Amino acid sequence: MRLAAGALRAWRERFDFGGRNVASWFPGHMAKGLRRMKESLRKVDCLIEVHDARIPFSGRNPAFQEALGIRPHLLVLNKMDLADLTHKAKILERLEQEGLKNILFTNCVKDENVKKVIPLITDLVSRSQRYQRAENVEYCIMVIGVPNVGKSSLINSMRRLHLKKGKASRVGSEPGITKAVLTRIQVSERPLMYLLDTPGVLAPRIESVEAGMKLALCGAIRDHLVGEGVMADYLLYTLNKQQQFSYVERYGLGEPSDDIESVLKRVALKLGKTHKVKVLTGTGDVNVIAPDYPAAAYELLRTFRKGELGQVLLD
Ligand SMILES: Nc1nc2c(ncn2[C@@H]2O[C@H](COP(=O)(O)OP(=O)(O)OP(=O)(O)O)[C@@H](O)[C@H]2O)c(=O)[nH]1
Repeated sequence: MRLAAGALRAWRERFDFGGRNVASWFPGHMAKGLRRMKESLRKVDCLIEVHDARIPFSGRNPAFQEALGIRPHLLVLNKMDLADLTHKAKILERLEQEGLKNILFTNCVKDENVKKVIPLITDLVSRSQRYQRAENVEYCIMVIGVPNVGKSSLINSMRRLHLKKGKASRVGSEPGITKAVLTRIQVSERPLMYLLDTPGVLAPRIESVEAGMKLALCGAIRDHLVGEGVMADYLLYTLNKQQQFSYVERYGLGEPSDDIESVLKRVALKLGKTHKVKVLTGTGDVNVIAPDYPAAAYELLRTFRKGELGQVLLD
């Protein structure tokens, strides 16, 4: 199987891992957000770190461990509906080796497993405190994570389940929706619990090119910073590697392919994503119908993110 060498090279060219280009994906609001989060730690009983279940090992921000690691910590691996969890036991084993013991898989759109969050939190907090908490004392929990993993969705899901209330936190398919820092939102009456929503914060240095590509596929980095074509190429490489061939039938390809151009051409023609271009011939200009490659790449990414190309584990 072809390695996505083109995609990886293009990714490298777009991002400078030496640091010159960092500002484009570590914007000012992230640095400010992390600072504010550190300042508010005193008031916080526990941290919920939300991450994408499709990338349980990569892309987590090491700054969270360094800066915020002094509080009890629950790792919520969200979007479990999109992840291939066939080898869940192995995932948990490896995370435990990395020192992560409190882990919960959730789907915040369908409220799956979200009811387990409060008992886990209260247990963690009571185990971490030497003195007995008075019953009426409120809990203040900080929700952290890289962009677009579902931090706001978790808060909204808890409010639905425990308060029968609607959205308090804005949700969006684009990263960077939550920019207002540390909004305090009630999620439960008994026990009285507030969650602090925080802006998604990426690590200023992403550990590897592939980790960056995985974050981008999961929507943690804005598409235009990486380029839809490059991401589509990496997605195709991943789907083929995992023998996840549902794209073949969906787009009428006949057989799996590792040639992104021909796949995107097929997608574009199948979905009518074409445009007229003028071609200069010996007898003058001729209008021809050409595939709209960027539109086809966007379509492939959108379909993948909705889970319509099957469940995957990118790590
Ligand atoms: N399939 C699926 N989609 C989810 C789940 N949780 C959240 N989403 C979607 O993921 C996208 C991002 O959700 P948000 O809750 O806005 O994520 P966030 O982490 O608060 O994002 P930032 O504000 O950018 O940091 C939205 O389109 C949600 O509908 C889930 O469990 N499954």
